Amino acid sequence: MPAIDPSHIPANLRPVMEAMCATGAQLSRVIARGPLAGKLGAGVGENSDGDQQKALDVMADEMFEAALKGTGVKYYASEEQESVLTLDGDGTYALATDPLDGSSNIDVNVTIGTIFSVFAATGDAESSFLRPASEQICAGYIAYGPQTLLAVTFGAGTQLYVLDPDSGAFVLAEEKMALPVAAKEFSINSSNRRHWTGPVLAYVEENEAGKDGAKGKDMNFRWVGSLVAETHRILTRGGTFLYPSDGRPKYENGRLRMVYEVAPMAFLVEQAGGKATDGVRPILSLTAGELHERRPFVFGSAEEVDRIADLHG
Ligand SMILES: O=P(O)(O)OC[C@H]1O[C@](O)(COP(=O)(O)O)[C@@H](O)[C@@H]1O
Ligand SMILES: [Mg+2]
Ligand SMILES: [Mg+2]
Repeated sequence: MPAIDPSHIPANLRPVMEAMCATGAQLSRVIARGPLAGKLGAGVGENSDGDQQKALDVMADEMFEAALKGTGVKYYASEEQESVLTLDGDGTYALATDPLDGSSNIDVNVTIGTIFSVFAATGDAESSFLRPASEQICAGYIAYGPQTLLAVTFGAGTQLYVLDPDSGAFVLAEEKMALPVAAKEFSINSSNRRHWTGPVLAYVEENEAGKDGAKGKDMNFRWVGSLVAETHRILTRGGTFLYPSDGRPKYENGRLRMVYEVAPMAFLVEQAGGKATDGVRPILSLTAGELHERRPFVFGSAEEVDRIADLHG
């Protein structure tokens, strides 16, 4: 039994998607067992970026790396590894992943996820990933929440699959997700307010003023702390997300990584009719200069993302 309904997946990417989904399903069973599966949220070290690694970060990375061998993935880049690994010497793809997104939520039973991005393997290992984000041929996330689901794009819309716990397979639920143009919600880590730049503060103040201000409508606020959960909510019912640069040391480019988080989410959002920028420039027009670099990230409903760009003007 295949781990995903292959009918809407390009034939050459089916082995990769099959490996991602079989591993995602396996991981969802580990996550569902929580403390019965061990100390999944325990600190076990640091990654090359200086982020604390949790046991589940490392486990997820090892599982995806092992599963992708033999699927045509030549280069494997992971948030949890310092440099690119070569999996299949004769493979044709370069796959980047944040194997476990939202690590701070592992121990609190809140949605966490896996993010991935695929380029054609060209040139050497690193340069396969240091390319314009518009050259991605596939991007997706798996969300481990009340449902385990997969949102994926191959450049012709964003598809949604749900893991059927009875069959163990991801089943197509929506052929084309449509991100609403207008928003009623926004998301930003407000504890960083005192470090924000003027345009970010102006946007948040406009939302807080709601009906009584220039915006003329009330906006609700949400912050989960898992990019995957935030993206899924916004893809489903609209909204905006901001992780901007701020004045804290090491946050001059925000927190999120271009290759593992920002580029794939931007591709998924744009394919669903939303917009994704660094505040001003479309993410898909940008190229990562380094594997682990961070980028300010703004995405969501087109009207709001345009408004944020205007405030920067
Ligand atoms: O600590 P903050 O500011 O709430 O940041 C939350 C952000 O950090 C992340 O958890 C980073 O991802 P990782 O868990 O993969 O390091 C995002 O999922 C989330 O949007
Ligand atoms: Mg992450
Ligand atoms: Mg992670």
